[in-house]
Amino acid sequence: MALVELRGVCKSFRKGDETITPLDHIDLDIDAGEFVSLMGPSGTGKSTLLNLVSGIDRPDAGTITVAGTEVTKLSRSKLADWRAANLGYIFQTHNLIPVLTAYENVELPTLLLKLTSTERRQRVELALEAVGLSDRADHYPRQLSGGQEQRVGIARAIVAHPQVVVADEPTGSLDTETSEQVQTLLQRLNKELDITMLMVTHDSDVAAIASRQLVLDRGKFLEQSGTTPTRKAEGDEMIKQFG
Ligand SMILES: Nc1ncnc2c1ncn2[C@@H]1O[C@H](COP(=O)(O)OP(=O)(O)OP(=O)(O)O)[C@@H](O)[C@H]1O
Repeated sequence: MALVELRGVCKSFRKGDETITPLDHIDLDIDAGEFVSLMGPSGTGKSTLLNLVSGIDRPDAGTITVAGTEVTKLSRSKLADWRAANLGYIFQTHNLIPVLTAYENVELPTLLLKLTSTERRQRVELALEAVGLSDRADHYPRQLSGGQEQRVGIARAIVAHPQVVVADEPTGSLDTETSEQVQTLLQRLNKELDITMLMVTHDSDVAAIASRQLVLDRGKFLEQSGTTPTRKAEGDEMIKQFG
């Protein structure tokens, strides 16, 4: 069984008198360890798909199974616990809480996990280390660069050691150089920490870092062929002993 499995997934939205159906009987399999990128025209349902896989939203029909759990069957409260333990979400604009430090932002999702305070501190320190920001733990978001803020957002997404991370335009608001650093980091999380990735992007160069490239167009997935360039790693000391 695939790590992420979608079967017959449908999702519609009502806009006034109109019904929009971005996802109409979608099937998708993502195996453990894959890095899948998802491109496609605006409004085809890419973000909707990420929200369904992460259990933020529910499909109108169909089933979604992630790491053996049928998330479409979970109650709202169980879903919140499941998400905190199993799934990381990276946003385009990191969504950090401005009055919390980098450490406290990364710590937030762990508050939903049953951990001792020592385990919690170790998780947060390890996640910050994995993104190369141990020395910025006490900084507030306004004291960080855009790329550093995004790396804190990535640390927050991996702090629970999820098997799956979904990313919605993770490089969309970054300059070229910072974008490349974040791409390197995502590739390393996938290869070195074995995190399965599903990433939405509008940038074909960013999509090319994935091991499988999909395009969602008019409710259908098309496979794109392409090579997977490995971006040169900047700090080899970054991802160590995580997991
Ligand atoms: N909560 C909602 N209520 C109403 N309509 C919605 C909602 N969420 C998404 N939609 C609509 O569903 C369609 C798919 O939206 P979605 O954001 O998933 O597309 P997308 O492929 O991610 O687009 P983009 O590339 O522009 O980010 C759009 O027409 C959007 O307006």
